[in-house]
Amino acid sequence: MISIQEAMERIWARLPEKKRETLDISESTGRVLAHQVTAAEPSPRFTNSAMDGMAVRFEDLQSLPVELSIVGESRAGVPFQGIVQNGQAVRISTGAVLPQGADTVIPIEDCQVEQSRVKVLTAKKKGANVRKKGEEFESGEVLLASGTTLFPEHLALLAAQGIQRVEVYARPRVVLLTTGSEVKSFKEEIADYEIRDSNLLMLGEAIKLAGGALVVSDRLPDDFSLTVQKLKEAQNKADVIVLSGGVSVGPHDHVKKAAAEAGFSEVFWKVNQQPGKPLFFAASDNTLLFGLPGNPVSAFMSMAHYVYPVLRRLQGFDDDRAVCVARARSRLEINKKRAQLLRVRLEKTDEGWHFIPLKRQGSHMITSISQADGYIVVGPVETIEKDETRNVYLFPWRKSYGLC
Ligand SMILES: Nc1nc2c(c(=O)[nH]1)N[C@H]1C(S)=C(S)[C@@H](COP(=O)(O)OP(=O)(O)OC[C@H]3O[C@@H](n4cnc5c(N)ncnc54)[C@H](O)[C@@H]3O)O[C@H]1N2
Ligand code: MOO
Repeated sequence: MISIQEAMERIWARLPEKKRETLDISESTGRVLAHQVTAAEPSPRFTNSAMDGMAVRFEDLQSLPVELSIVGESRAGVPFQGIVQNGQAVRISTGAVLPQGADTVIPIEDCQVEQSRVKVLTAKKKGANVRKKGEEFESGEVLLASGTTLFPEHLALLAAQGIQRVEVYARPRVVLLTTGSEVKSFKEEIADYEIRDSNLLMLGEAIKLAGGALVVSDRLPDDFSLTVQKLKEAQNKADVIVLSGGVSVGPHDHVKKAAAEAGFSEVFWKVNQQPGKPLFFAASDNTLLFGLPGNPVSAFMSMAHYVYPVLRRLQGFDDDRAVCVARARSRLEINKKRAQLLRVRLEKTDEGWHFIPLKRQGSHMITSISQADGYIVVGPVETIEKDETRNVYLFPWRKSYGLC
């Protein structure tokens, strides 16, 4: 059986080239830019005023106060057409074009205006309150590096430059299928021997939170030929197929054989971990396939540790898992056959963050994830002393909820 590390490496080795798509910038928030953006224009685009006041020639202000005659106005959007001569001033608004001939702006607070004359009371220096064309950057300068995650502050820059479309990495299309003839919708009445499908909702939402485009989300009975047919169909629709259930050794566990029949080659089956031992990973020319174990906790942990990072990487997020360094609140002795993805709660004390393993860790016990904040990877045989630090992997979507 391969290790968690080996499984991860085999997955990375099978990742295809990232796909790209061109989007209107208003659709691109949170996406990763697939190319460098250079300035199409200088910024500012024209020399303009930083204040509401009077545009003047500094040489007229040698001895203050001085009186100048107001010969017009430069408004934002309506420039002054003439040339400012000695002894003249032009009313100007913030952002309006600095008129030809003027070189300095006097804020209105430093002026006394009487009809068409202005008395300038104080002045700092030549060029004061003027924003020069190109002072921020010239055209051709690099504004955004390839790989930048686009947030509102970046979109402002693109909009200001008149750049309307950008190329970003595409969201992977994901087909999700849960298997099992005993598995029924949670909306249905069920018999005593049936179970409600919690994986479909849980995995589907995790895929969406990862940024995946969930193109199919469906339930399949334990039926070999139907599974083959669905996998063949899925290959044309999906970059990634996620299945749950049917990867163990029971007579009705069809997923591995069906994947082979549908043209997938196995990359690995079984990882030395608990939960999630029978995790299955295969690939065809265009599609990756994860066969997650059906136990809800095993499916969840396989999603958190393997599928989620893959979906992120395909979108250009290289490793954005949230990790919190925390201390063991008490001594922990692990003595197992498999490495443990041990679910823990986090607690903040005066000495920082502590992790506390949940008492019940069974693969069928959903409270072991619903009551946890994340997990540590330990064992198979390992002792963690009280107050020793460990990396706690937060459940990937938890980072925005104030943990660590
Ligand atoms: N003889 C052996 N039996 C098992 C082994 C083994 O090595 N030898 N491994 C065990 C381990 S570990 C796991 S994990 C499970 C994984 O089995 P499958 O992936 O084949 O999953 P199923 O048998 O289909 O289901 C397991 C369990 O999970 C429930 N389940 C399934 N789908 C859903 C769903 N969509 N929502 C909620 N719960 C679901 C299902 O009813 C079962 O209780 O195999 C062990 N067996
Ligand atoms: O490995 Mo299974 O996922 O323990 O229950």
